[in-house]
Amino acid sequence: MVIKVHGSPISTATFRVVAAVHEKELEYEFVPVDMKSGAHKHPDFLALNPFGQVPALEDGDIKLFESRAITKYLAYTYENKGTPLIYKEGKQMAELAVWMEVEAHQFDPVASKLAWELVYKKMFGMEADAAAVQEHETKLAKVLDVYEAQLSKCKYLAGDSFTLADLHHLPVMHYLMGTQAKKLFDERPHVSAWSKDILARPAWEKSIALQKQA
Ligand SMILES: N[C@@H](CCC(=O)N[C@@H](CS)C(=O)NCC(=O)O)C(=O)O
Repeated sequence: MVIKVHGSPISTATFRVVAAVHEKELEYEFVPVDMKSGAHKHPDFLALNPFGQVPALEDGDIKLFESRAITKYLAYTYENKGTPLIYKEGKQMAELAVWMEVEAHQFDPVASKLAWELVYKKMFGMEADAAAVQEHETKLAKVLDVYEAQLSKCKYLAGDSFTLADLHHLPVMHYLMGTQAKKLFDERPHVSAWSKDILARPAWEKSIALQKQA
């Protein structure tokens, strides 16, 4: 049975999963969830994610929600397909775990607030709040200073291979690259090279193509 990814084309969490499916070169069906009509709060969808948020994944009998849990499931279950995305050796795995936590708890909260101000508000015909933009740009700059130091030691966040720690950044970073916040990435040479490298991955380009056509 083909994997089903339930989600929305404008959802960054959905596209974290889509990026992983493409990196693993898996066949899948994208099942659009119409968030405008509240389909994510409908009992049918709540059976997949009781919190009423996209994405959700079905793989045979397996039903999962939480984008980062889904990407880990895909990486472990389909370890022999596509890009490995994880390490097995203890020390490397620990480093990967650290940088996945950094993305989820340091980068994403700040970057997602900026994406809300600079991308989503425009999409919904709302004005960005200049003070909130400045506050979150300052916070993101501090996070990216740490990334700059890390990326001066290795090509990717958790070592010399592209892993889930890098992949998890793609959807929000993609949105921010179309905004004034791009400068925060461009100003830091190692962060700039890293962001260009991972955004140019063929699996991510395929994900974006899906986003445009959905
Ligand atoms: N931690 C969750 C976050 C999911 C999430 O916030 N999804 C958003 C779209 S990106 C959503 O469904 N929002 C609608 C809502 O919260 O009602 C994950 O990574 O899957």
